[in-house]
Amino acid sequence: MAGNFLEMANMSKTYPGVRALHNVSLEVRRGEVHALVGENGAGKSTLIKILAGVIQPDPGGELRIDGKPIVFHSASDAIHQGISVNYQDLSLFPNLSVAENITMGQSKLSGFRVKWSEIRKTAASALERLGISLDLHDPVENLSIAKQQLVSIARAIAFDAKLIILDEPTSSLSSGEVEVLFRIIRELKEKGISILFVSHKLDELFAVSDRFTVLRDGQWVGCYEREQLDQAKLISLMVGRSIEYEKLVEEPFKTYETVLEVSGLSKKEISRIFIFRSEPEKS
Ligand SMILES: Nc1ncnc2c1ncn2[C@@H]1O[C@H](COP(=O)(O)OP(=O)(O)OP(=O)(O)O)[C@@H](O)[C@H]1O
Repeated sequence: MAGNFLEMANMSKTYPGVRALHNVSLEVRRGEVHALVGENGAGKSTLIKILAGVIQPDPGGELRIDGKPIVFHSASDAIHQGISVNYQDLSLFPNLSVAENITMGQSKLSGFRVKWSEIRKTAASALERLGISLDLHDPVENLSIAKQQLVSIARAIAFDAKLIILDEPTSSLSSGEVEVLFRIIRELKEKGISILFVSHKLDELFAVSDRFTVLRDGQWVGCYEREQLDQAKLISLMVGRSIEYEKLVEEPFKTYETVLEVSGLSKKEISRIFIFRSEPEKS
């Protein structure tokens, strides 16, 4: 199980007038949860699209799967190499059933006659591997976003994915649903499946990730074990300068009068908001 599933080196992508990626590297081990982080515009989506086979990189970069050099010409090339991307919108067919969504695109299950019993068997087996139970006949539009997320992951499993890329997977989930997703991520990891986890939520990244690759302005900043980082260090790597969190929060608090303070808003990551007068009060 040890070793890299995926290796990317010197990968670049230029759009007219924009260098979205420049000589970027990425290594994902088998059975690893790997966080891909960077500020908006750092190049994360571009890198994901290259891995998904939906855009072609500039010449000169190298991609290896299981040690073998490979070039993706299309999305199906990536899927056949075991790479599955779960985009934020989940790309499901809302009016089709759970079973149909999980098996969509598996040509062996359709043809002159749709093989319904095979479709249900394949879908049930994918859900069983994830340890979740859903009604195979339910149209996915009847499911919560969290359950739709699981259908999308089950589809990756049905395609025998070796690397599942989760793009902001928790953006519409409650904290309880995030915990279910994390349990599944850990179970996938136990089975040797790799996860590339893209999120802006640093606490969640620290909760599940083994390593972090940091991008900044389309450039590779580094790859770090979780133990090498804390949130402040990660932020400074992402933005390229050190952010003195205590100074940002505490100094104005000492100097200026608070005119509004909000506590305990329902979004988990917002714990306190302060609004200060623009000038200190004269005593
Ligand atoms: N199709 C495109 N045409 C031109 N420029 C693009 C295109 N796609 C992305 N870019 C540019 O490439 C750079 C990297 O964008 P990308 O979307 O990969 O960043 P990101 O890290 O995913 O950001 P975000 O977190 O906001 O999604 C940005 O400057 C972006 O404007």
